[in-house]
Amino acid sequence: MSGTSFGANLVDHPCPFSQLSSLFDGNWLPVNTGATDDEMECMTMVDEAIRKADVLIEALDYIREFRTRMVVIKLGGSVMEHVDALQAFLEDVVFMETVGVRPILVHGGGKAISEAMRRAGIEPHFVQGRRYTDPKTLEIVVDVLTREINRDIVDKIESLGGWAMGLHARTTNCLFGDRIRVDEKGEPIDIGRVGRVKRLDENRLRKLCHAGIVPVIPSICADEDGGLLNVNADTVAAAVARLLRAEKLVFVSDTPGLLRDASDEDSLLSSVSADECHRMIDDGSISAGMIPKIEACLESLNAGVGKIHLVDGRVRHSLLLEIYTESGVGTEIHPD
Ligand SMILES: Nc1ncnc2c1ncn2[C@@H]1O[C@H](COP(=O)(O)OP(=O)(O)O)[C@@H](O)[C@H]1O
Ligand SMILES: CC(=O)N[C@@H](CCC(=O)OP(=O)(O)O)C(=O)O
Repeated sequence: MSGTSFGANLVDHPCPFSQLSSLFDGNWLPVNTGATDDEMECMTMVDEAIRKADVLIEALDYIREFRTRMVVIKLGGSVMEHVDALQAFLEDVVFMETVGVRPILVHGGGKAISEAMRRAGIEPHFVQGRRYTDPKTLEIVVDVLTREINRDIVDKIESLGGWAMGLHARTTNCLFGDRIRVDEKGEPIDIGRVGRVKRLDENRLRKLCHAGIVPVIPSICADEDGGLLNVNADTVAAAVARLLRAEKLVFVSDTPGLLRDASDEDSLLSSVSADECHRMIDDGSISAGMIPKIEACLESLNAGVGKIHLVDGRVRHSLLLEIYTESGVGTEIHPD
């Protein structure tokens, strides 16, 4: 905040601190008038309060734009170990809901699943970013995602004053799909009970959102026989955004966004086209868990989801910054 707006605001709106306006010259820049330390401290407090008001005003257009709109947010398991950042992220979700957005939270938990598998003596194995899922692995996936992570997120949202409901096989399942195989060098490979989402309980999700309840959905779906399938959480978020015709899809992960070089955090691409994403997958600069994430982004763009963003969940309030400020953070993926 510059001295200019501080001085101007004080004159426009005289307040208990208004005598401090005498500290400003005609250009509203501080001049040396011999103000005491107390007066200077007071001035800093007012300056800070006005800065906060300015931030709220900056958000006004965005609050109007997104009121009653559905925004699907995918929370990656990689963020969950950053306890303070996770808390700040959930505060952002509660804030969004309070100002009229209809957030839907889809979460993964890849790291926690891998740890639980190792504790059970199973070494995790991934094919093109998807976990090979035999029946024992599926049991662990369901247990970790529903009993641990989903419950924890719902509890945290409620402790922050929001309302949330976990939707999954142990409560009310709302995602349905079928099994997939991955394609490696033209060969379809069976990776076990891994699926994709084809259908959802739209009515239930819309009703919950309308009632001010944040749906919290883990990356599991039911197949037509009622069996469960492990689904990559990025592809779940993309399917939910597509099927609900959401306004925005935001991926919250442990990277500043899409990096030109995955090992260099300074190589952030703030805006990238679908074409460029294809090239980066082909030349190997998008790898591992970023492959399903970017594929999910491309699929969502094709399906007409308005805006797609990747933001850094390790940075406190990155979600709010992305949605409610002009500058934004992270990477925006746009059509060609
Ligand atoms: N070009 C890239 N830019 C950013 N991250 C990348 C890139 N290529 C690979 N990655 C990896 O993808 C990871 C994010 O995917 P993932 O681990 O599945 O996260 P999440 O659990 O949040 O979904 C990053 O931590 C990074 O190691
Ligand atoms: C099929 C498949 O790979 N499923 C994922 C589901 C969890 C997930 O995607 O978690 P993140 O978002 O934290 O990566 C898995 O088992 O790890």
